[in-house]
Amino acid sequence: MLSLSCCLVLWELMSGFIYVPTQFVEFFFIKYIENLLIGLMAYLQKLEWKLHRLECQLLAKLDKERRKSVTPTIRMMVKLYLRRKLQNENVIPVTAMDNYNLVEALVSRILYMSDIDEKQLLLYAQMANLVNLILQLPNIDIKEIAENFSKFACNAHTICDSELRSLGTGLYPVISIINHSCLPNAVLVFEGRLAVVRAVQHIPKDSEVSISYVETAASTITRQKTLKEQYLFTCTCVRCNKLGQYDDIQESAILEGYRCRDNGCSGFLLRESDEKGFVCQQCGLIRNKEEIRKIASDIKALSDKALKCSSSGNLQEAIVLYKNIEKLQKEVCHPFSIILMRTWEKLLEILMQLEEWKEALAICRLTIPVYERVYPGFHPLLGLQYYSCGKLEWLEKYLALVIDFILWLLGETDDAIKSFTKAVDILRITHGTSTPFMKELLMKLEEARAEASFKLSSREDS
Ligand SMILES: C[S@@+](CC[C@H](N)C(=O)[O-])C[C@H]1O[C@@H](n2cnc3c(N)ncnc32)[C@H](O)[C@@H]1O
Repeated sequence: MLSLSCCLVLWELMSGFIYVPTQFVEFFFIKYIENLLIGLMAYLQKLEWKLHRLECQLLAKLDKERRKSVTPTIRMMVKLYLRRKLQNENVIPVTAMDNYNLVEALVSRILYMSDIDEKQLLLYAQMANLVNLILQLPNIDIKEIAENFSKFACNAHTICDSELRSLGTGLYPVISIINHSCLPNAVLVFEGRLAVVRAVQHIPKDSEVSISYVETAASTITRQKTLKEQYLFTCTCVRCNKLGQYDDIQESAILEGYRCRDNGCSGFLLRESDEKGFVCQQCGLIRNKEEIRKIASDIKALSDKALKCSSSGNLQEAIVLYKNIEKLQKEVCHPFSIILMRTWEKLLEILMQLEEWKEALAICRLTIPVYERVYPGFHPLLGLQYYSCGKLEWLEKYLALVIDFILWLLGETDDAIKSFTKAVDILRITHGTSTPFMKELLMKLEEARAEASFKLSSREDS
């Protein structure tokens, strides 16, 4: 039986890597195991190097124009076939985790031919031809390569750092056996290239382990649309089973719909049957459809401009535009809307880049109640947002220290301690406690606590 309290690692995998739970190893064996691991890592690095060298030699043979078409997905496929070749030649060992048979067993999109469009099939065929041209292996099956591309589409995972920023894509065939749920009982995180699945709630014996393939902060219709397009299935999880029921309609309207005209009312709106407007389900006020359409189109125009500004590095202008978007969205979106939440995220990102810490903290604090609502329980994104808030509060303390000594005495430290503690409570479950990222967070919490007790004792002394 799996229990939450021990922060379970269900699988730790990386092709060719071995996970050793050192806590179970007697002390006098640790050094021996360490040496063994260092030797094994060096050996695996040597094998990886052979693979990498072969890949580079083949890519170097391509003409300049063709090399431009070599996307990360194509390189992933080239690596897969080179790995199989080296394994067939006994240069790289075949293991239970690193084995082409696992790829053969993966679900393929081509199996659902009727659901996949012609253009997509043509693209897979073109990509397969390029892989064939790079590899120049005898007896290669181009149809098989095309099918493997379709397998990548529904089985590859985005590799992220500890703060869930995307680093690249990887194929982890054993992790790929895990099905999706919009209310998952586990999370997938990465420690470097190591994929780790951790339980986020008690998982009874014999029940299925699930992760989420998509952003869970979305209405049922949006989640189902993404899953259908990318993974070609209709989700029937407990959350999706509520589709069309009153609480699902309410939830979707709050997340992606409009707010009541009366600022004091927290009701959500539904479209009237005669299409004249939207009716507040709490107070009955009607909101004109044209008024909403006008604001939505203004937001769209501003968003296009803001995106251009931020991608061209004009951050000051982008801030002004995002603040205007926020103002308009507050007029039409529900306070718990994820659309407004995305604007705050964007503002936070840019303010951090501009080192506008005070404003960044104010925005980060605004996001917390929405995050708590849309990422309930042990969700890594909620933990990370508490962590960001804590870091900004911690920084705020130093700024206050410079500006005003009295403020330091009053202390921002307590807020930072609260935020760090909340972050630890969640992230120790989703990220474990042994990574450098978590060690840094735990150290920050310790430092903040030590400072708070020092301040308390100095106050008592004076
Ligand atoms: C990464 S694979 C998951 C493992 C797969 N079920 C298998 O047997 O190998 C992803 C594919 O599994 C299927 N799948 C995953 N979660 C599902 C779910 N909740 N309901 C139905 N099919 C699901 C879909 O076909 C999806 O494209």
